Amino acid sequence: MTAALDVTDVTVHYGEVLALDGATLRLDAGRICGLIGMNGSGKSTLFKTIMGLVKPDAGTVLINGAPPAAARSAGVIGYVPQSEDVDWSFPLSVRDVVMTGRYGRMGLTRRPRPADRAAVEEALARVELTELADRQIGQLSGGQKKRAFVARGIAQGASILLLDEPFAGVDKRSEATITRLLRELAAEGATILVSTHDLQALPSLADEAVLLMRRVLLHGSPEEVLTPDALALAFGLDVLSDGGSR
Ligand SMILES: Nc1ncnc2c1ncn2[C@@H]1O[C@H](COP(=O)(O)OP(=O)(O)OP(=O)(O)O)[C@@H](O)[C@H]1O
Repeated sequence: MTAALDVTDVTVHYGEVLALDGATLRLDAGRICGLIGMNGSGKSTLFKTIMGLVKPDAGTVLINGAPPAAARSAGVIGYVPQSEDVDWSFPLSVRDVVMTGRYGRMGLTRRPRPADRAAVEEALARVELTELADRQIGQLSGGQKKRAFVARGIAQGASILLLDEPFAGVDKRSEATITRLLRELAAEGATILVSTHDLQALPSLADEAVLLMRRVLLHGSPEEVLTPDALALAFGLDVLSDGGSR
């Protein structure tokens, strides 16, 4: 069967910096995969490479068997970027941001049809942002901003969702809402790759987990990946230990 996401031996340099070094990852449809790794381990680079925003020096990315550019223009991939990668002063309302998920279907005129408007309203309702839909996007809380981008992916009808640290700077209620939404979307068949630093929440969020350190060190169930040995290897310290008092 064709994998929903197939990343094979991907290597990426930024000038002299080696950000990914032979990363390989295969995800089947309907799965939620948590991506963990220390700062600078290449998580954002992996997302950008899957999106086709960064070109690998070597290796391939296939989304439902197609290269990133084709998958993007078909509206297959939804992307929730890291907050730092977004210009929050942009004069767009929350509803406008969600509507950008429909652009691929609108053609050059970008004139929304009733079906586009209906999809946007439904997506806003699913992320519980209907009441804030007219607000400028920068005037939302951290968690609400993330939900707005998840709504964009929903309105787009994306079958692959990439979320770069959706829980960073987010309160527990928004985290629970986003987790519930991701579970619902996966149950409907979406494939979800989500980076997080919240290791404790990983088993309740994800079906599988990937430990990244420029390449995939481990890929298995969250329990298989969250072992003290694996985490010590990836993070360079014994994050689950009692402080080494033995
Ligand atoms: N545009 C860029 N130009 C040069 N180097 C970059 C660029 N983007 C990332 N890097 C470098 O590539 C490496 C991987 O960065 P990346 O942002 O992918 O890591 P990350 O795992 O997402 O980190 P974090 O958890 O801090 O978000 C780092 O060494 C980083 O400094």
